[in-house]
Amino acid sequence: MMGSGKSTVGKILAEVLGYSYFDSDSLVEQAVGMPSVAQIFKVHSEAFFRDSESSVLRDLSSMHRLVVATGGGAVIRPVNWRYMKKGLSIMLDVPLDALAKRIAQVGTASRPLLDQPSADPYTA
Ligand SMILES: Nc1ncnc2c1ncn2[C@@H]1O[C@H](COP(=O)(O)OP(=O)(O)OP(=O)(O)O)[C@@H](O)[C@H]1O
Ligand SMILES: O=C(O)C1=C[C@@H](O)[C@@H](O)[C@H](O)C1
Repeated sequence: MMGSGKSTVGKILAEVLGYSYFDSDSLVEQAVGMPSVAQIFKVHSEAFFRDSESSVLRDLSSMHRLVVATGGGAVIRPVNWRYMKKGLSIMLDVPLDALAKRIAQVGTASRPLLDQPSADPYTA
């Protein structure tokens, strides 16, 4: 879920376990050669982003002793579950109103799925 604390909690968990930490959105940005998920969605498409995300998750799934903060939308593709099930998956269950407050604090410009007039109740 977007803004649920995957990066914050993932880094702490990796540190405590002595594991490596990876953020799959950052790895997709590196693989595509673009600075943000928002730009990848805009210049290419969500489907293009999801293809690259699946490829990143497939590569990560063959590694050991790592914590991965996935993109909030990684769960929508069944193939990604195959990769995530190679390890333990943790869902951060944050109440929607708390998520809305966190996202509103930084705005939706960097969030392509929320940065649309009809789907932007958080900053209204
Ligand atoms: N347990 C928590 N309690 C309160 N605030 C938190 C908690 N975890 C994270 N936050 C705050 O929520 C915001 C989003 O956190 P974070 O960037 O870790 O989420 P994310 O799930 O990685 O987000 P993204 O959807 O951008 O990948 C940050 O401002 C962070 O400081
Ligand atoms: O910030 C966003 O709007 C998004 C970023 C990625 O994590 C994606 O996985 C998510 O679906 C959308």
